Amino acid sequence: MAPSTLTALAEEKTLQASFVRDEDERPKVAYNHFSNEIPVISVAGIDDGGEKRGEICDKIVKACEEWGVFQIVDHGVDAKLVSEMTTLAKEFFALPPEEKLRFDMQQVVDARLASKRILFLHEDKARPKDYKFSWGMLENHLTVSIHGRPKTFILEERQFKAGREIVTFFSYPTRTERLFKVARQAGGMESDGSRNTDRRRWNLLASFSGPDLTLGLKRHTDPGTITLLLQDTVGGLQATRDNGKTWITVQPVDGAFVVNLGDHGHYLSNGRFKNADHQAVVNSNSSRLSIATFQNPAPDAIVYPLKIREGEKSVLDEPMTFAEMYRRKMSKDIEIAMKKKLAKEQLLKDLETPKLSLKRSC
Ligand SMILES: O=C(O)CCC(=O)C(=O)O
Ligand SMILES: [Fe+2]
Repeated sequence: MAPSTLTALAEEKTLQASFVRDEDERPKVAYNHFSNEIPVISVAGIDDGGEKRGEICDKIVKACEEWGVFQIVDHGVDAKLVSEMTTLAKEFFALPPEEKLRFDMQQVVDARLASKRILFLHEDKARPKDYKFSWGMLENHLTVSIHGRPKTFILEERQFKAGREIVTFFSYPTRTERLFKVARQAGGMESDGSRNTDRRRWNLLASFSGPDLTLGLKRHTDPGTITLLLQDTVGGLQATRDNGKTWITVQPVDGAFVVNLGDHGHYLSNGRFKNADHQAVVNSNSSRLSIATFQNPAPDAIVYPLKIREGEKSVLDEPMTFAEMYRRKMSKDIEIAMKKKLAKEQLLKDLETPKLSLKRSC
């Protein structure tokens, strides 16, 4: 029988089949086999101008070109605020299950209209599902998914207020925007003036501990311009730059934010900046908390390279809106998943079909 509480879900000893990944998708490197390949950049003095700024810019551009991932320290974000936010996130995840699981998906449709104080567990439609509990916020809507089960609930006043505060703090646009601006300017790219800060999505993610047959968050690139990510000390964020052949685990650094370039950032730079190809893995010892904020352009912002260097071709055939870019990304993902599923089914069929032995008649 399906467990009825979050605690029970988290304590399940055997992994349900719907979370088991194909062998080629399973982690190749351990969650705690850390690499120091991802640069940790101190941004102290980035606004001072002069030589110091130049040095920081060069490091950021190099990191964007090589990995599309880097970490920043000395960013000036109050450590107390960050720690309060983490505490609040943990408090939230520790809420009694009954409180969380009060509403079903249908009810939230109406409730959303009546109140903004809503969390909903959205169903992970993809198979296999990610082994995680996530709490996200898009504008005023918060989304949660626990092991891919669709559930909804409404926040208490206090939780909502606190949640709102940290969301406002964390997704404060200038933090991410400024970083991308630095990379853009240092890379000699003029701004296209497109509204770049319209939508901010905020994602709070707790991966349960689990075997490495599953993933906390499957391999992907973020669609937006830039993502700021706070991870705890457990480890589990992994990146690849050779299309999944080899992976590295990003070393958790106290007080650092991980910065990921997204697809929009990749296109704006005409592919010069990599869109970070990443995933989050789980482990059998402890669960892990990460908090991400995504800087996305407005849906109607036009996506096209800001600068095409001599001898280069545009990575995009035509300008398109961010909404269209996102739609194409999603359909491509679905197409890949479908192809994979069909190939798997075909393989199973082939294995089941008895081999005809060719008898030679002489
Ligand atoms: O949990 C992590 O470290 C990664 C989160 C992430 O990639 C995302 O939310 O898009
Ligand atoms: Fe991501």
